[in-house]
Amino acid sequence: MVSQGRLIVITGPSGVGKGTLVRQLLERHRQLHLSVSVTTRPPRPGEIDGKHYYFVDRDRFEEMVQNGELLEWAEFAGNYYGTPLDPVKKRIEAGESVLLEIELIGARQIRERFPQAQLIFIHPPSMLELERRLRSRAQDSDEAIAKRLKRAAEEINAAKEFDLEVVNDNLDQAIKQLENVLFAVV
Ligand SMILES: Nc1nc2c(ncn2[C@@H]2O[C@H](COP(=O)(O)OP(=O)(O)O)[C@@H](O)[C@H]2O)c(=O)[nH]1
Ligand SMILES: Nc1ncnc2c1ncn2[C@@H]1O[C@H](COP(=O)(O)OP(=O)(O)O)[C@@H](O)[C@H]1O
Repeated sequence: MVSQGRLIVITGPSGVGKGTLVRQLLERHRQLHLSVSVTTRPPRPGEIDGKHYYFVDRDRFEEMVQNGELLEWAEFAGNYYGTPLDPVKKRIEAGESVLLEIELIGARQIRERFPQAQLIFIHPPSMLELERRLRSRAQDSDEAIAKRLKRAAEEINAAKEFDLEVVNDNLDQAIKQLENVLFAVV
């Protein structure tokens, strides 16, 4: 029998650098697989359906929830986001490791459904730097940025629920910290 793969959850405020960290981890560690989420958020310029997200309308999303097609889901800043169950299940059963880059409510659902998952919270060096990163990305409206900053404070308050907390100040150091935990010799 193949032993079960690992489920690794990366959570943290929008703009903290989760996507940046995850991209680097995936490039450096081919054995990690990123789960592609479903969302009702409209695509940003350059985002590709099936690669960055599966973009669906609210009816289709609600149908997926009803049918039990999602491992977890949540509403964030006015849109739905969720993790398709099937691909994650198949990889874990095949002994492969899967990364989820999701927000707090979803992370809590994973903890309930899959207690052996490793939950990691990424902190910004400060709220001011978080706002600077959100604005410098220049992808969201002022209204979307304001919603993300409000939610950021709530997420940071829950960081103690996670197995590991990492501050993404210097990018290379943050990656090293993540690698130390994910690939520690056991
Ligand atoms: N619960 C849950 N959250 C998700 C999922 N996919 C993405 N998210 C989170 O939704 C939030 C908003 O994502 P997005 O609109 O891409 O904005 P960004 O994080 O600012 O780039 C982020 O905190 C993501 O981690 C998912 O499948 N489930
Ligand atoms: N350690 C870091 N130092 C400075 N800027 C960073 C760092 N990590 C990420 N960024 C920048 O911050 C912005 C938000 O990063 P992103 O990965 O999109 O965040 P998230 O996926 O958490 O929303 C991007 O412009 C990215 O280049």
